[in-house]
Amino acid sequence: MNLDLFDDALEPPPARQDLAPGAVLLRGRALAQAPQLLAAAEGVMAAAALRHWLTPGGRRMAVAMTNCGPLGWVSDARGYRYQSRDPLSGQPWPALPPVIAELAVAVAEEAGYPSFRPDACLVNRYLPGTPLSLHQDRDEQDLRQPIVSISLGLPAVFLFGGLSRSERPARWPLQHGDVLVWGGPSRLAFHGVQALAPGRHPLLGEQRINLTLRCAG
Ligand SMILES: O=C(O)CCC(=O)C(=O)O
Ligand SMILES: [Fe+2]
Repeated sequence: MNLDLFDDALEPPPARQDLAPGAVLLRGRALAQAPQLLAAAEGVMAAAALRHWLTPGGRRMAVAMTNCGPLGWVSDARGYRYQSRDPLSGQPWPALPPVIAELAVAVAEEAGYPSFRPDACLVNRYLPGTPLSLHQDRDEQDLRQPIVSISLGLPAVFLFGGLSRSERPARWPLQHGDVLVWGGPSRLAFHGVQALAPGRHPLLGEQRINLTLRCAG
């Protein structure tokens, strides 16, 4: 009997995993701050309600979204873009909560991006059955800045592919408190999220909230 093999099978996944050059998954990195992150996200959602953007082609996006920070990501018939005001209210987006910004900057540094300056935080809400189809994040001005993505609530399967849509993506299970960072040679990697499986999270209930921080402007 190979005891080494047996032990390996029982070990949890490593805390840090490289997905691709420039792309790192830090498991549980946001776990300790999760209640504060969630409270901050709830404040944002109370000030700028979740909504379903229309794609430029007129289709309602499955993921409900809102933003905080100086810039927010919006989509409508005119296209995808960042803007400083919430089109629903005409008001500036809620401020980026320091607990979110500070974690994102610290994690970016740990992942090899020491000068991350986030000015946009997208809040995504997934309910069971909600997918996010494969896409690139390329509406930002400075593609040298990475993306930091914090998962809260129900688990999800993140799809991380290559620089062409045709490349078959790898599947990475994401749990509450996991943080992903991608940039550098992976900055324009295609990625998405599989339809959320039904379930109930003790803190968030039947949903997954994802906070994605970027330098957009
Ligand atoms: O929810 C996620 O994990 C990914 C979100 C994402 O790719 C995006 O908002 O552009
Ligand atoms: Fe994305």
